[in-house]
Amino acid sequence: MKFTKMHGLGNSYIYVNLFEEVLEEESLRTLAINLSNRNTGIGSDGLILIGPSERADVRMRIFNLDGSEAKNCGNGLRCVAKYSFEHGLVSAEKFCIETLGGIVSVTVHINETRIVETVTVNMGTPVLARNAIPMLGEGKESVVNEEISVGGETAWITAVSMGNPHAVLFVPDVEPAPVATFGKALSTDERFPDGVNVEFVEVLSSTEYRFRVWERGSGMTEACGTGACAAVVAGVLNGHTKQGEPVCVHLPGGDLTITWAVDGTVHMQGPAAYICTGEAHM
Ligand SMILES: N[C@H](CCC[C@H](N)C(=O)O)C(=O)O
Repeated sequence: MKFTKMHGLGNSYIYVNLFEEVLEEESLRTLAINLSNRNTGIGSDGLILIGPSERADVRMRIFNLDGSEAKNCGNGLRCVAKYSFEHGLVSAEKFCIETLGGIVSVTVHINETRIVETVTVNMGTPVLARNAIPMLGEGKESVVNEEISVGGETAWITAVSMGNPHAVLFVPDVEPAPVATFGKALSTDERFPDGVNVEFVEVLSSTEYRFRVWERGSGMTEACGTGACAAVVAGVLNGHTKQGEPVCVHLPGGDLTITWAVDGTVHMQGPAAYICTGEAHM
């Protein structure tokens, strides 16, 4: 099976082009686990499939390294956009990608040799209703700066869905943040029936955040595009940023520019890069 490994700010996936390869549906979960394994496989944060769509120009499916399928992946969308344009799956610089979480529109920014350097994605509108994150529990319809205790530790979270669920915590300093302890525990907490991606955010200014993440299904990653979007939405809801202000989010793997526009849609701009192509013998 031919594959291409790509990354968005160090959040890497194995990409398979379903216009060329045929994969059995029942094998996808195991394939994601095996290919992602850093010792016995290729090594990545998961598997992403690029295929035909009846509702958009191409379709993206994303599986975390534990085999769980997610409804959206921001870094993945930028890499799918770059791959689709450079491999002639699309011809225009602006096109649409279908995900399980909905259809997003992307614009590739090319250089003089028509190589895609960065991609802008209109991620659509965030979902804030508690029961649509989904998050269990009584209380207000949306979860903004809500106290939660996990394993005896207390924190205040803001829950945002970008098609996939996120719990955002604002902290004074991301360096010592308990990403691999509290973040990991919260990501599988029963109050989130589908699990949750957990973001720790330090607000440097209204237009500059620092960010670390524990991803549902993949653990600590170098970057999370949907998480950076959720962080800025949470930042506006908590009064750190004005809606419409672009925010530079510093992730461990690099920077994304995120804007929660006044029309309600969230826009993400950032890089996408190839690592290698190859043949996997499964
Ligand atoms: N772990 C996520 C999927 C990948 C999201 C992330 N890598 C991104 O760039 O948005 C989830 O289970 O919802």
